[in-house]
Amino acid sequence: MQTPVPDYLQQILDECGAPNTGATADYIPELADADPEILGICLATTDGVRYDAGDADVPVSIQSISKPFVYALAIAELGLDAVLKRVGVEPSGEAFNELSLEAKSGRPRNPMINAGALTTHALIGGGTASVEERFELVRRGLSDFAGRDLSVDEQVYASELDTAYRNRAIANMLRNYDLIDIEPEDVVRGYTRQCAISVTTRDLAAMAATLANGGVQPMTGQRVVEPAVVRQVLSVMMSCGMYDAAGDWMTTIGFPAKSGVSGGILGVLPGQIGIATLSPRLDSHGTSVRGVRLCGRMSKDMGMHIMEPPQPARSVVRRDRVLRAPSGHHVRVLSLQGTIQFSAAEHVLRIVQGELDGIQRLVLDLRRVDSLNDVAERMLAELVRRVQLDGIAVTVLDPEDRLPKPAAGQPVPDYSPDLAPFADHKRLRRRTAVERRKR
Ligand SMILES: NC(=O)CC[C@H](N)C(=O)O
Repeated sequence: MQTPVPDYLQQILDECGAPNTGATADYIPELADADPEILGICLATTDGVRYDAGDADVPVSIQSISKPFVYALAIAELGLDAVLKRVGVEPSGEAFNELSLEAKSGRPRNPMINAGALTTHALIGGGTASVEERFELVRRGLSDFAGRDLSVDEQVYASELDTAYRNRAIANMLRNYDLIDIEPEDVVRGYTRQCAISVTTRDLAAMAATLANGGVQPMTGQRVVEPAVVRQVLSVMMSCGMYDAAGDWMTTIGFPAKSGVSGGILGVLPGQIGIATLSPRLDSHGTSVRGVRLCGRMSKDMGMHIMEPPQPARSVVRRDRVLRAPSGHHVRVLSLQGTIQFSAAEHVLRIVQGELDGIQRLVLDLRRVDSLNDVAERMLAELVRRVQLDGIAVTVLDPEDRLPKPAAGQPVPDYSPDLAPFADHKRLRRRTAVERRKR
């Protein structure tokens, strides 16, 4: 058996390839001359597998797709608060290269437009790095996301720098308002070099997968940034990544994404996959025409809109039974399973609440639980606390120590690695409400 994923990718390339409308970026001579027929796609899983079709190995300059990653590096280096002082997080509703600042705060509106991206670039290296050192930090950071050493397309760099009048204007504006502390020309040079870093569609998918994977590069296993940084970056990509087409993108395609004028689109399905497409002809927003078509198609075929979350796969309650101990005590054993977040934890609290009459001990079995998020941890710990305050003993089966230990002065439950202490208990015929409902 061969997985059908590559066949599917080839099929959508065939079906979404025509018509090849739009135009290559004309304000950067080297991009204007790009081969307009290039068409590539790649999906990368969070466990390090990549599927591709078409021209997924053709290198292009990364352009604006570098922006979310340099934003991530800046937050990792300086902390979010320091970055927020210089760059906002509001969608601009404007073109990527607009000469504008937020009226109230005077900051660039977000890190995805050029004004914000030039500012973000200037933050790297803490204001003391040279142009070369700053660029090297950026290059190494992007390489970590990609899982391989990336280099610069010197021709694209020279070509864009030659004509970077608009970015020079933006950088001068930023310097005038003290949003950057270094020479505007140095920032333009570093940022333009950043945009000229050469990547393939496969690289972009790997970079996207690192974001999908909470900041750990799936192929190298390296933690590149913390989950909180990824959350910030994906949120800004979601609201601002598509510039003045962000609302249209969000409603129709529905996963955080970033486009670049060399024709790439990078998308992230948090927790699942990284997505990348490449086709150089652009629409009026500077976004790849066929890339939008491909992303729309994938979103529809594979249910990738993040506002359409999957139903929880199975009930959080794996088993719920009442046993009678040789002493005559009644023990309720509640075995949980799966991924527990707020709604599943709420369900557990609710079913316990109604069903503790005549019970002397609650056994909370967490051995088959895959993961508990923060809120679920706190809610289940609170359940354990309250049940004990009601005079019912609690045993927790939590060999991986996921449940927070009680605070000082609070009742402490018993801990057991397994159900052995309850082995001699006889199952009572009495069923709990949950089991009655399940039948
Ligand atoms: N949208 C883009 O990809 C723009 C990046 C390009 N280097 C610029 O600054 O104009």
